[in-house]
Amino acid sequence: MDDNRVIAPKATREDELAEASIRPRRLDDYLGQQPVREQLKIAIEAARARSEAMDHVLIFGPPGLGKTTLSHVIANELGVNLRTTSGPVIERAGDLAALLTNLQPHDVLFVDEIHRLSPVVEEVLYPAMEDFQIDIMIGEGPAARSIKLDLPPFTLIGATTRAGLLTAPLRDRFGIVQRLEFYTPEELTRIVVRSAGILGIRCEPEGATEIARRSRGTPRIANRLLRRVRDFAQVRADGVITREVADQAMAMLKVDAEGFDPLDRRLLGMIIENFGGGPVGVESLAAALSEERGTLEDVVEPYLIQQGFLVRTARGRMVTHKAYLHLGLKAPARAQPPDLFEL
Ligand SMILES: Nc1ncnc2c1ncn2[C@@H]1O[C@H](COP(=O)(O)OP(=O)(O)OP(=O)(O)O)[C@@H](O)[C@H]1O
Ligand SMILES: [Mg+2]
Repeated sequence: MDDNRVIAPKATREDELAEASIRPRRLDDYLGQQPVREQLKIAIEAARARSEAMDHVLIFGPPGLGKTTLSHVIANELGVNLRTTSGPVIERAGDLAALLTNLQPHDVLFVDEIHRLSPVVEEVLYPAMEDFQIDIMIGEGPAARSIKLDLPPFTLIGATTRAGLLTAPLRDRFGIVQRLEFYTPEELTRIVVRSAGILGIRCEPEGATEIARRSRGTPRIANRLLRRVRDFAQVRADGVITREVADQAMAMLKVDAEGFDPLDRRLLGMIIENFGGGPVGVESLAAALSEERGTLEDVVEPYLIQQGFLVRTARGRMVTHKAYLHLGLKAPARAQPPDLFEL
């Protein structure tokens, strides 16, 4: 995928540097996601009051919605250390054992992309999560023996973009499962205002709203657009982000009124022009767009579906009436999908 896509939800190196100062550290600064925050607040307070490790937490949701941020916030609120790793990084059972035996009591171990753990490593994780114990093999051949090690009680926080990719036994071992939803424009406006405040950017409320509306429900994109619009305001205007300045900057960045970029429009246009509006299988679509299937499924589709421009039917993807209208095309009578059930 084009890594310069201004609304790509995946983090770029520039995002990571820029986000360091604006990433919320307390639950009160973690805006939106009200139900998730309320449940976690209770779990955190209860664990603290009992002086226990908090239950294991699984967080899932599309890229850029705040999974990593939330794990930092949880560790902070619990007043414990956070150790970070990710599924593909833990290659051998021994790597995981080393991580686990080095934890302090009640620490948080954050495993990003937890759906990418190897099966062997996953097996070791089960008793670790359930009984705070691991079995490890010492030696090789006939002399090999297994020993049991006690672990300090800890909290595992797993993050994944799609819960469907997790094995059932792993999923069952999380006491708390939280799904992050796309943010509303109002929530994103608050996030933009907060970030602008921290970064010393002059941004009028209408400017913040305009950025928020076009951020695909995603805080990472909102923060990135804020930085791009700031550049534009500095060079082309007097440095203040007004609604007009935001609007002009978005036009330059080719982000339209719905927050769609050329790839979104190409996807919708492709289904309409080459596949008669659908249904079309995701593999054919990926091939036609020269994109990876995973990118379409994880990054592009979720927002188009949530906004009602695209639907998943048993026979493939279909565009809706809204997609035709958005692209300035006349919708055929059968543009509404006959069967709306999800795959
Ligand atoms: N609830 C929130 N309130 C304010 N800012 C947020 C919130 N959630 C996320 N952000 C901002 O968005 C940025 C991206 O969030 P984060 O890195 O946690 O996403 P992620 O879900 O882990 O993404 P990925 O799937 O790519 O790992 C953060 O650096 C933070 O500044
Ligand atoms: Mg992350």
